[in-house]
Amino acid sequence: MILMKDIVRDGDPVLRRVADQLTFPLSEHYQKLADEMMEYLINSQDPKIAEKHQLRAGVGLAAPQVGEGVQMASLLVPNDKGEIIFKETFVNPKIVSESVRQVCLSEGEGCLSVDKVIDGYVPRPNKLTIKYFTVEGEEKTIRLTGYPAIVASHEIDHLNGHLFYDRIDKKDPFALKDDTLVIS
Ligand SMILES: OCN(O)CCCc1ccccc1
Ligand code: NI
Repeated sequence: MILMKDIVRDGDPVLRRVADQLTFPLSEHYQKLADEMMEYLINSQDPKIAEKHQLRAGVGLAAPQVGEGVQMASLLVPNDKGEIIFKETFVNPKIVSESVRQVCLSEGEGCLSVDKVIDGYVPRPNKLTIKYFTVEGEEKTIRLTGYPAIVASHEIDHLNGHLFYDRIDKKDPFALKDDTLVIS
């Protein structure tokens, strides 16, 4: 199982590279990686398992965060009642369109690969159309809005060498375009 010791931290060059595309059928290695990344998210959202193994809760995990520079990211997004509203592993995801209107979390963002708290709004597209492959090699196109779109954008950023704080306004971390949605 993936533990915090396996999570690569900011400063490691793998987090700043564009990850390599994967080819299908996925090797055993990458199929196992997909399973383990989703297992981490499930474990990290289970208070007992997270406590036992000292896991930081995560709603997403990208392969570069475990040292694998490939285009794969798992998402496990709950609503505020703890019900899972989005569960998927993206392979070779591409954002094919995004809204001009932006959204951000009122409490900012964090990252399993960034140990320090970095304050500020992280504006992201409120609506995304994403084309990706499933682990089985099926091509899908989905539209996400709001919180699931934020998580997808955060993970796809990881696959392109970006971290959440790259999107925080350096001059005024809480600056926002006036039509930006702020959600919690
Ligand atoms: O890359 C995933 N990870 O670092 C865990 C945190 C994910 C995340 C946190 C806040 C907003 C969107 C996504
Ligand atoms: Ni992250």
